[in-house]
Amino acid sequence: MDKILILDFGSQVTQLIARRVREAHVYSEIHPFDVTIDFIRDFAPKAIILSGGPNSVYESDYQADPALFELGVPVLGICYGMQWMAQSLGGKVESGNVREFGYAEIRARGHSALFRDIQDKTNDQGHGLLDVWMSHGDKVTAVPEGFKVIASNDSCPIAAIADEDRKFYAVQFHPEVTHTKQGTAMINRFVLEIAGAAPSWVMKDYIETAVARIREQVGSDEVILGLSGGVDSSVAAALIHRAIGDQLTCVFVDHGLLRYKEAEQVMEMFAGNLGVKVIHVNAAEDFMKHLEGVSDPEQKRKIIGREFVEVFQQESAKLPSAKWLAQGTIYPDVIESAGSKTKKAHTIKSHHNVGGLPDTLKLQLLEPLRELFKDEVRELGVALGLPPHMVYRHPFPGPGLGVRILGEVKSEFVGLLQRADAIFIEELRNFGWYDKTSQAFAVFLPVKSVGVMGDGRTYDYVVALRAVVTSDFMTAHWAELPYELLGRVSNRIINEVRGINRVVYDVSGKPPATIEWE
Ligand SMILES: Nc1ncnc2c1ncn2[C@@H]1O[C@H](COP(=O)(O)OP(=O)(O)OP(=O)(O)O)[C@@H](O)[C@H]1O
Ligand SMILES: O=c1[nH]c(=O)c2[nH+]cn([C@@H]3O[C@H](COP(=O)(O)O)[C@@H](O)[C@H]3O)c2[nH]1
Ligand SMILES: NC(=O)CC[C@H](N)C(=O)O
Ligand SMILES: [Mg+2]
Repeated sequence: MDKILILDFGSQVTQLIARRVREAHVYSEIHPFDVTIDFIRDFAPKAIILSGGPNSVYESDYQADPALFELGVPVLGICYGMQWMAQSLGGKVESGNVREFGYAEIRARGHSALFRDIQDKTNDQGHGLLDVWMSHGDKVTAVPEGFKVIASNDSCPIAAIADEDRKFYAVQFHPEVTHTKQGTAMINRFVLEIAGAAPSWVMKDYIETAVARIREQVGSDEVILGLSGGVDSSVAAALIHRAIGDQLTCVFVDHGLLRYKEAEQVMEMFAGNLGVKVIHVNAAEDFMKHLEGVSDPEQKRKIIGREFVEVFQQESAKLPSAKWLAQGTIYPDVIESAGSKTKKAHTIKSHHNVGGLPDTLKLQLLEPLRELFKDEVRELGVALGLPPHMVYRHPFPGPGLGVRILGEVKSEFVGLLQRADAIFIEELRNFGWYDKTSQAFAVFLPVKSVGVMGDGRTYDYVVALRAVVTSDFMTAHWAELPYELLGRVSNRIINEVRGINRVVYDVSGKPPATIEWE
């Protein structure tokens, strides 16, 4: 089987590279940039891909072993990976005076194998133009010997380079994110054609492999699974249930930070659909008590994570042979918490199920979805026979309204937000927009502003509406909701939810913002 080696310099989107390679039906593994050259030789990669990363090559100790360029293996450098390649082979990298984050249009030049016949449009002179996603502050200012420039634009004259004899390619933009429209085509080109890897690795064997792995891991132990009613834990439950049947017990925690009527709905849905044991624990009082007086987002996340585990431990103590805690952790949870194996990335926020886990956890973790992205999890859910309305729900974060009430969480705020959020979601459905957005919700802002209602003065809180479109939740666009829908939601919230007199719409993309506000 042909294998691709991805060396991780700490990019937030390294897993997306693996995913694109997986989509080309080629097996890949991600390893830290500082593995030894012997490791690389033994791995026997068909090609090597160098990821992006947060550092600057000219002042960082994030340096791989340049001996990898002597192995006769094709190499593709992305962003930091390009900068490291250029610097290591005798080129120059400098801090740019413009930082580029977001869309850019580049012109492909010189008929390289990487871009041949791949373009979004052509300019007057017949040159191919590509819409790409950039996220960098440094740039290559001199190309190494043997290399030529294969793409450029005004702000980044050296946007891609190649030494085609040695099959070394490097791009300043990110072909692995969906915003680079031809990114998949470029990665396919590099992996399948330039490196010549055979497309023989198929996802349809995934369930069998996963089931076998779970059986082997768990043996005859019992497993407790944190079930939220969301997509990931439901799919994890179905998968684990298929593997070990009655050895699985699900625990649904009501922490008092759920959406309007959510607890009832989740219990109802599971009674009807999964055929697995579900225990409903009401822990609202404990969660709220521990959150009192706390306003720092990371601290809130850690507390919520700890309380979750507290509940799971209590419940597992009631089962004689429970040794495992299963969770629907998926890849984006891991990378944003920098809980990945390589620990080279920056922490953006601690997802409650990753960074929030305390060291005192007595159960072993079982996370069969840890390497998958949301849409892959959904595909798996469908293959496992879960109903579409469950598989295509919007995600809801484990810490729930706890990270949608900015600052300190108070019960009064929870009530206001639940009602505003329910109105927003109801109208989204009425207007046929629920399925056109990937995630939508209301955020409670603990600031007051002045309004006038019925000729009287009001001095009340603000709610922000957030709706995004994304396929993998790593990058996202704000949804271009119709004004009529926004107007209707705003009217209803201000009229129906006493205590809120202003509604705003969030028009920030990810990056630079994140989807949740905390
Ligand atoms: N209320 C809850 N009770 C029990 N476990 C929970 C709860 N909320 C979250 N979890 C656990 O934390 C994991 C991560 O939560 P997350 O919201 O990312 O996934 P999900 O709820 O399964 O799916 P979705 O992303 O669609 O909401 C869940 O898979 C689940 O194991
Ligand atoms: O289970 C979860 N526990 C968490 O702590 C958490 N934080 C964010 N999210 C969800 O992850 C996706 C990306 O969110 P961000 O852009 O805000 O990081 C979005 O879908 C968020 O709702 C979480 N899910
Ligand atoms: N995304 C990246 O890999 C960025 C590389 C480097 N830190 C820069 O700013 O240019
Ligand atoms: Mg959830």
